[in-house]
Amino acid sequence: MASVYTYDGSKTLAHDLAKYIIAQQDNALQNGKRFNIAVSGGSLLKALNAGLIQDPELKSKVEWSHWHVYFCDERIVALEHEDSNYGAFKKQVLDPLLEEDGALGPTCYAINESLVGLSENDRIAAEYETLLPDHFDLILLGCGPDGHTCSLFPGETHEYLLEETQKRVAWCHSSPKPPSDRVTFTLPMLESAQALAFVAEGASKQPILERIIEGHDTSLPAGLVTENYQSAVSWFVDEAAVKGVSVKRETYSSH
Ligand SMILES: O=C(O)[C@H](O)[C@@H](O)[C@H](O)[C@H](O)COP(=O)(O)O
Repeated sequence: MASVYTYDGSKTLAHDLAKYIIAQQDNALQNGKRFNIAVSGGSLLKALNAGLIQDPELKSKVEWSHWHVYFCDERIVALEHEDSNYGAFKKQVLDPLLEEDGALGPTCYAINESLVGLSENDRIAAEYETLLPDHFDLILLGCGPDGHTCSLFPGETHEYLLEETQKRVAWCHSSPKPPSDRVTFTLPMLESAQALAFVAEGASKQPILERIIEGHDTSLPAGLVTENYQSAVSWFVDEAAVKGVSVKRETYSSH
């Protein structure tokens, strides 16, 4: 069964999420020198800022110089563009880290920006795949109100992404959420991760979380990931996102 950790507010959620991330980091660094982590875009990045950068109890426990950071999905835009997930990560994590005395930052892996705008989207995905490690210690996921995760969207148009068995990164075209062209991790990439954690906050996520957590709905990509890889999956959610959903209320700290 996937674990569902539930919080009253963003601050406590971000604190426990950071504790969970640091536990995965420490596990990885016991066995080697790298912590391979992939992040999504969206509201998750604010939680990373609050938990890993601002939290006075936890910030000194993050060994940034051993982190290798990849992007679960990326919009095919310039890295400076406001839609870039790398750009959003830079704003929420890399730039604030520069303000910290003596902090050494992580190594980040962005898409090849020189191919953006050249109709070379398959090549961008293929090149990104060559950068990936064999497996991830942790993949941090979001969940859209339509049940998408990474840029794996529900519905017929994007079935080809869920059916992919060879490529670990694929080009997602005609995305229902702009921008239209993206690259995304595929299911084989997600499957190989040691741990997968979803973060979802706010009342707008409630109907979809009801379908995923209570209804075990595998027609939704986030539901499929939750059901297929359940022993690796944790959800960090706030009360508003699971209001009325039948789920045992527990927190990561008390687990
Ligand atoms: O680039 C993207 O589009 C994101 O990676 C996306 O998959 C995100 O994680 C979800 O849409 C949830 O986003 P929110 O948490 O902002 O709702």
